[in-house]
Amino acid sequence: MSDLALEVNALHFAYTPVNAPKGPPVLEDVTLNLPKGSRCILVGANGAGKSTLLQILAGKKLTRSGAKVLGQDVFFSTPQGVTYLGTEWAANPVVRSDLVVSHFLDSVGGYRHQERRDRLLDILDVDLNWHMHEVSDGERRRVQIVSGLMAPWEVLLLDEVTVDLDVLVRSRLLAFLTEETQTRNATILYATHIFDGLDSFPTHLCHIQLGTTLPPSPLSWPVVFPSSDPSATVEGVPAGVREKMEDPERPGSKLLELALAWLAQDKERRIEKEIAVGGTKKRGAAKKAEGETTDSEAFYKKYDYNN
Ligand SMILES: Nc1ncnc2c1ncn2[C@@H]1O[C@H](COP(=O)(O)OP(=O)(O)OP(=O)(O)O)[C@@H](O)[C@H]1O
Repeated sequence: MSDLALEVNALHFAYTPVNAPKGPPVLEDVTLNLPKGSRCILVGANGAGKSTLLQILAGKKLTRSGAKVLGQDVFFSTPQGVTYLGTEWAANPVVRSDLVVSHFLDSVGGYRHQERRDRLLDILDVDLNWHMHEVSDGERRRVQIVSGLMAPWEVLLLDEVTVDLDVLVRSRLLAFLTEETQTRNATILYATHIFDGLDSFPTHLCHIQLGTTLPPSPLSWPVVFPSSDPSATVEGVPAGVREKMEDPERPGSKLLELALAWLAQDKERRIEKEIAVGGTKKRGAAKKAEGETTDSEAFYKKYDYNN
């Protein structure tokens, strides 16, 4: 039995519109091998392919890539014990109808996992008497998370579902998820754009740039630098970022410093790609084509990242 919860090697994917030829690749050469019990944050710009990757692993999009979850090829079937929570759930008219939360949770099996359900109701601060059409977006999200996490899972695929939680609920949820991985050896892959308050959560990071994972994938977190020499860095951490991460005066988290550097690089690569295919209409690409400094280059310089 493999100790890997996720096995993704050289995965490619392109969307195929109805009655049209296959589109350009959205994922190319994606590699992510994640041990059981790990908590991996997926980092990448808007449009990088994070949701697409999570949906492939959840069996919601099919590709013959050989990607395995819990040892099983997801092209053929998604194994038991995989839970996917994405943002599209909240748009479903059923979860916006006059439905009492206790009935909704029972309809998705809450009565079978009463102890876990009650603990999650407390952590997510959800009232069983709420009516789904009368709650706020964040409260509705909290109900979704309770409903998704009640049954014990082995792999949790989280796509941005924590963005509308208040900070107390988010922090209690992250503590619960950490406990789940430590006590049950469960595994989490989590795409988010909010990096503050997250430094102690992940065991690994995965940087996805324009549909491709950059090595090492995953990068172990927290990063252990090879020596106390400030110029010593590790593969995957751009030069100059270590200093930012170790600066006690930095405004945000260490993870935020690394994510800012990665996303600035992503933007540069995107502009280079746009120029290569002659797409100079976009502001950054047009500037770069004319030899001017782009906004992200200026950002990069300001933060002294040596690309
Ligand atoms: N149904 C679709 N048909 C065609 N292309 C799509 C479809 N859904 C997404 N894409 C394209 O696939 C690429 C990756 O999208 P995806 O939603 O996976 O990115 P993401 O990293 O999750 O972005 P975000 O951070 O904005 O949520 C984007 O270029 C997007 O335009």
